[in-house]
Amino acid sequence: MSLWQTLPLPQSQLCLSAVLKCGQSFRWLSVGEEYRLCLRDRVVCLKQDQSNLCYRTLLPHSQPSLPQQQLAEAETRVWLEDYFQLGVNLQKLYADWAARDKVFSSIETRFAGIRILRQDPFENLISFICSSNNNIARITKMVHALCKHYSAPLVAVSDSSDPLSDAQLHYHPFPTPSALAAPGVENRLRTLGFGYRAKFIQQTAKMLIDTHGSDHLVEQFLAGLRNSSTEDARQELLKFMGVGRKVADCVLLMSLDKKEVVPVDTHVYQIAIKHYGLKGSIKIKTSMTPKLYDEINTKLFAVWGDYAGWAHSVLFTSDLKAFSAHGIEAAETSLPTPPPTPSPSKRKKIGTATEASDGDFNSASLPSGTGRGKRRRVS
Ligand SMILES: Nc1nc2[nH]c(O)nc2c(=O)[nH]1
Repeated sequence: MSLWQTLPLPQSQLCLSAVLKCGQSFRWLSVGEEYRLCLRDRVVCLKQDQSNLCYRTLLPHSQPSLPQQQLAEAETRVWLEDYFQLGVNLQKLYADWAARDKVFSSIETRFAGIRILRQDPFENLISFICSSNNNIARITKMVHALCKHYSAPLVAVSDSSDPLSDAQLHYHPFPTPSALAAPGVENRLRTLGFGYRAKFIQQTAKMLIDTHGSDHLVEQFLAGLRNSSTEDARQELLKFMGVGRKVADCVLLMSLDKKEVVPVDTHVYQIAIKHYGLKGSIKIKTSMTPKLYDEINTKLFAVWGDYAGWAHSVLFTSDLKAFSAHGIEAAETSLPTPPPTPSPSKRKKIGTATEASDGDFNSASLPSGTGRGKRRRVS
């Protein structure tokens, strides 16, 4: 039986309800007061109170021994410290940004605890290929569909202690590159409603496998980009199909340690006009050119400094409809929660979802790549 473990951590350092639902990762499930994520060999469960982050680990054995469970909890703790980058003092960053920036200081108390995740780079890359002209609710559905259709469930995850248990604990990890590179993936994803993104996902996975040879080597290659310069890593990402500047920048920031990178999309563009003196109109649709993208980046980097990408995420979250009205607390009750494993008869095509959600991302950003590094202007 897995018992809750406690890690002392104030909500000003980490606010789960914002960080896990603000468009960085799309795979965390809300189950009652918990958030759950399936990794390759376990399900990590989290909850928090004012001063503690609580975690527990569900293992795919019906009865793990006590030493097995204890080892798993110790590993989960190491993973959490890495994933949430807990070595970074967020309160100190907030104080620094507030001192530099009046706009930031006017929202900081309502949007405390928003930090950048350090995600698995392959999952991050594929998720953001799905994000092209899309919104959080639909990206979330797509990412869950990828998991359901292209990775085997961790069956019989034991959770007998849990009154919320729905007995059908079939959690799927994120698919491997080889699973998504297989022939036939594109067509199947199209029937599942992925549209043009179907080809980008299959081609990107295939390119990674063709170049590096195995899932393990792909993982090594992508994680190795953490040691490259920001520009070198960006150029590598831009080679993939479906990856334009905005998608590449999200991956640089959210899984490759490039903390200064500010991905520019409609939200960020409008924030830059409204609050940071960028010339332009939020009413008139403007095409996003590389020059404009760089101009916005330079401006925001000058305001926020080395951790500009982290600061942008606070502003980005405050601009999302689900959060904007009254801050994080109001949003907690209104965010969409995707079902873990919808039955086939109830499954809707992803592309036809009509629920209220934020405007599509990427629509004011650089276009997705249409081949190896090829880029166009978009209007
Ligand atoms: N600029 C940003 N764009 C995003 N899209 C998405 O899904 N998340 C983000 C984000 O944090 N910043």
